Amino acid sequence: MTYRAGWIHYTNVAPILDPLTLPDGVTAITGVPTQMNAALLAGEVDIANISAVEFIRHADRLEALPDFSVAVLGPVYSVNLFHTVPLEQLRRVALTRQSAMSVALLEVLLRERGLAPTLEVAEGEAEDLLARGYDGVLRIGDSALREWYGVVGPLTPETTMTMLPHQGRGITVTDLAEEWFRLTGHPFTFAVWAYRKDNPPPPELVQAMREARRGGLGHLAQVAARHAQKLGLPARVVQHYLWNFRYHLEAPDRLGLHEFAALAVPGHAPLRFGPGGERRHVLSASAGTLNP
Ligand SMILES: C=C(O[C@@H]1C=C(C(=O)O)C=C[C@H]1O)C(=O)O
Repeated sequence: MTYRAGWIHYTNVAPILDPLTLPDGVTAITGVPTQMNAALLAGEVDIANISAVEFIRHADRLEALPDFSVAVLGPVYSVNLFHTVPLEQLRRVALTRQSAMSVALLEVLLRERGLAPTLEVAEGEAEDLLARGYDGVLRIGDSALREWYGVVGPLTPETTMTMLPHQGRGITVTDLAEEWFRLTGHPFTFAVWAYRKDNPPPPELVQAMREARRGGLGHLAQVAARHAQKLGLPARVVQHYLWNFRYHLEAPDRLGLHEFAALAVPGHAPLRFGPGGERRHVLSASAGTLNP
C-alpha cells in the first residue's frame, strides 16, 4: 500500500527535502502549512511537517517523529510582524491564511504583554497592507524572508552576520521567534513531522529523511545558493537563514514546544513522539560514526 507524505515546501525545509529520495511505495505532495495541517487531519496524507500548534491541538490522535523539527533559538527571519507603530500602539493587524503556528505565537506574545489589537486575515505584501491602514502585518515563510530583506537590505559584506538588522524604510520587523526567546530563553519549535498514531511511517522513509538531512546540512552552501537564486536574495543571507535552524528536535526544542503548548493550548493531551530520538548522540561503535 502507498504511504503518502505531505511537505511544506518553504526554503527552511530544503536541507531535508532537496536531497530526499523517496523509497518505493511513498508518494509526496507539497503545500503551505495550513494546507498540510488540513491534509494530515483529513487523512489525505499520512505524514507531514505540520504547524506544531496543530500537533498540540490534536495530540490525542497524532504522534511526531522523535528527531525532526523546524526550530530556532533566537531570531528566525521568516516569521515576522511588520509594523509602523510601537507594539503597544497596534490597533489592526493583518494575518496570513498560510500559517497556524505564527498566529498562535502572536496571540501568546500579545497576551503576555497585555495587548489586544484587532486581528484579521488579509493577504498581500506587508508594505502595501501597511499603506492601506493596517499598522501591523504578520507574514511567514519565503515571502516573509523576502519582505524582511526588502525592508532591511541591501546588506553589505561588512554587515555583521551574527545578528541581522530588523529595521528600515520606516518599518520595524519584530521577529516572533526572537520575542519568544526574550520571553522564555528557549528555542521555538515551528514544525514537527506528525502522523496519525496508528499509522507510523515505514522505517525506510525515516531512514531516507535522516540521510537526506545529513547530506543537506553537509552541503548547506550549495542548498543556500540554489534557493537564493529562486528567492532573489544574496546567497550569504540565505545561508545564514538556513544554518540558524535546529532540525533535530533536541531536548531544548522539546522544552520550548512543551512550554508553548502549556501557554497556547491549556489542557492539551500529552504530546507523543515515536521511538528512537534519544539515540542521536550515541556513538555507534560498529559504524564509528555519529548516529544517525
Ligand atoms: C519558520 C517557519 O516555519 C514554518 C511555519 C509554520 C506556521 O507558521 O504554521 C509551519 C511550519 C513551519 O515550517 C517559516 O516557514 O517561516
